Amino acid sequence: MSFPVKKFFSYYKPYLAVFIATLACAFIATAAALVFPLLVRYITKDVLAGDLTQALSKVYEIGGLALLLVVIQNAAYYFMDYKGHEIGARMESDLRAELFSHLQMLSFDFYDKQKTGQLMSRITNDLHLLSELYHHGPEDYIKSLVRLIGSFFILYSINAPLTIAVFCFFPILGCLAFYFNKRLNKALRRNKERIGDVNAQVEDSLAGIRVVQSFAGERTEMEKFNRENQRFLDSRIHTYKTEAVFYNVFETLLQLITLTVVFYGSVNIVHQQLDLADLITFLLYIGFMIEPIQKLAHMSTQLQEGITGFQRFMEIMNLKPTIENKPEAIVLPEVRGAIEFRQVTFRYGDRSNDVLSNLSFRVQPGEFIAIVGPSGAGKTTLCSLIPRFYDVSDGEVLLDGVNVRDLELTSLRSNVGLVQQDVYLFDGTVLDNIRYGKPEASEEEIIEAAKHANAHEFIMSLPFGYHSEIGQRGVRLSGGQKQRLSIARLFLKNPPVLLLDEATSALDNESESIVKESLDKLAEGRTTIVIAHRLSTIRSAQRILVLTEDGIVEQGTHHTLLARDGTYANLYAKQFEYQT
Ligand SMILES: Nc1ncnc2c1ncn2[C@@H]1O[C@H](COP(=O)(O)OP(=O)(O)OP(=O)(O)O)[C@@H](O)[C@H]1O
Repeated sequence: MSFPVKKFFSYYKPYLAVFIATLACAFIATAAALVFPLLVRYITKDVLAGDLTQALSKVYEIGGLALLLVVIQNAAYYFMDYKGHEIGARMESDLRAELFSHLQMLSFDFYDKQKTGQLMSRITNDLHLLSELYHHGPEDYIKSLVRLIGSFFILYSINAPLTIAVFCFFPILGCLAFYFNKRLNKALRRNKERIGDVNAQVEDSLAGIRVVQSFAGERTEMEKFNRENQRFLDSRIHTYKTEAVFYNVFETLLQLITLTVVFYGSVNIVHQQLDLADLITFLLYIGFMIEPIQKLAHMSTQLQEGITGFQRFMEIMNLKPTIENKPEAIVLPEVRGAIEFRQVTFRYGDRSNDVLSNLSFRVQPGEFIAIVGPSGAGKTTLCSLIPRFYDVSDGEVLLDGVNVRDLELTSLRSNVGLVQQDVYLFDGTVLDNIRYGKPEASEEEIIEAAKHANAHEFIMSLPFGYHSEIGQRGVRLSGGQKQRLSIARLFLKNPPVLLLDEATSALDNESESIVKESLDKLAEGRTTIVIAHRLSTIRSAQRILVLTEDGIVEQGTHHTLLARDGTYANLYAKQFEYQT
């Protein structure tokens, strides 16, 4: 991937004025610092070596000047430290918001492949490293350049041959930095992928901790974790080895520079081409240059880490949501709830076989239909095509006669309500969770919805009623209670189309009957498609579609299908046998 330079720099735009001010401060502070060795040289060579009666006033003058430089230097450093970090933090926050907002837009097929831990790693580690580069990078380069160029000219004016001898080392240092940069870049990228894998593993194991413990699977989880942890460790050790070689080769060369100055300078003093004050000045400036050169190594790491972070950030940002609004998407003013599948064929992205093939059926507004069929026949998939969680591979899905692909996504999805077996509740209060169905709902509306969903009573028995915290994913509630909250959410949302995907399958008989009662209430007057394994729960459906891998093989009411003695009658008989 070529590096998107323009995009990279565009993040400075909102803070350009302050950013330029911090760079100016970096320049001023470094330039002020450059003057100090010159002052030392002036004092030792000109002031103290000359007429000492005049010396004192000059020492005071230089002392005053030095003090002024100290004040200027530190005021500039203060501004740089404070504002530079502030800009970095703000840019990081902007990038994080942009990434999070983009992640919200990406379609289901992206999340089918992506690990949450990897994404967390991008949102936290990568962006932090990137912000370090954003605010420290340019500032460090300016400081280093001013030091190196300034020192070169000052030293050149003192002793040209010695200066050239010292600077001859620099191209070697440059080549070395270039070579190791490449290797470090690769190593750091691998580190990031590995820590992402560790995070993904931790996330997976902890999210499923109840399953882990119920299967006594702690050892298996430990083994999986150790494997990822070891891979991360190996990768880091490899990086440290590369870094250690790099820094130490660098260090050796730096020491060689100092030695060159000491020996070559001493020879020059013997030949009276240099005096002691000049040699001291040289050594002071060498000390001054060593920092930027040493930093060059760190800066290249910082540059590589930041660039890798940015590339990983852009990898996600460049992903286009596969499900998007068309330029002139239609907003349906009032949805009646007619659904039609017209010769729909669907296959998941990376699968070779069609899950649904050439499927056609219609559902009238307000009709209550059920879809039954063997596991894996594609019932859930079929439902997910209505709110356009996935796009059909061929054919059309229509809502009120309009292809769902032509509808504005928010308007489509706000008209379709989905209740699944696996209810997802957010960390927060009961009130917050129900309000998710209609953010602007008043407390009265929420209570009304909870009453419709048969949830009011149990909510009132919680320690803080509607203000009780339900824990992450609603762990402090029973399955039936969670389901009733999700139904209350839909009473508020009030969609004309309802999809109930195994909504009561995980519940015991008693909770099932309470939840079913509230679902029946919810379904009143809405187009409802129910997927159910327990066929006893859908006997009252106006129409039952039997979906197998050959498509819809039968349809009719419970009684007509039983009378046909076909697939449905078979499925029913099997369940009846199983239950008795
Ligand atoms: N996100 C996905 N990516 C790839 N394949 C998938 C995905 N979801 C489901 N499938 C595959 O599509 C097929 C149909 O799955 P689907 O969940 O729609 O069946 P179902 O009839 O609802 O099954 P069940 O009754 O067991 O819930 C299965 O073979 C499944 O492996």
